[in-house]
Amino acid sequence: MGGEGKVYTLADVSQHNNAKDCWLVIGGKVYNVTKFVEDHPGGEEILLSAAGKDATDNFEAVDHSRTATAMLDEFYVGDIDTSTVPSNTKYSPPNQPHYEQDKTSEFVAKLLLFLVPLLILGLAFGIRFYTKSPA
Ligand code: HEM
Repeated sequence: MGGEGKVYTLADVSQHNNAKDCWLVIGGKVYNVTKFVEDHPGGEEILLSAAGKDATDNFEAVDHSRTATAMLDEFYVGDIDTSTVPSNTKYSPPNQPHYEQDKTSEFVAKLLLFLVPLLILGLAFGIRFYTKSPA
């Protein structure tokens, strides 16, 4: 925890969104890549398309080399306030109501599985009781 790492909001980062002033977020860290834009092996355009944004997914999707990842260090300016980043990577559980519907029908099926043999047993006893008495 040095004094160097400032914490920026995504709104701060989004101000630096052009070729002359280009910041982006990768893995929770803020990078000032202004000097690198022209030199990016993958092209200036694509890097600029991620300017001022959280580029974590974009960066990872390309499967950048170790060399590329190591280069990040020299552009580091601070950390992102994660509460300002939309959680598009967060997992949202699948359709809750649907899930519960499935559960109820499952429960009914289990209840029937339990009740049907009981009913048969009851019937068997009933028949036995009735067929015995006249004898
Ligand atoms: C500061 C951040 C970045 C650095 C230091 C960086 C560095 C590099 C380097 C060194 C390469 C050459 C290939 C390699 O070594 O993996 C490369 C290729 C590439 N980069 Fe980046 N990159 C950065 C961000 C991005 C972002 C945000 C995107 C997408 C929006 C991107 C898209 C690409 C593409 C498409 C290639 C070409 C891959 C290919 O030719 O197969 N890069 N980058």
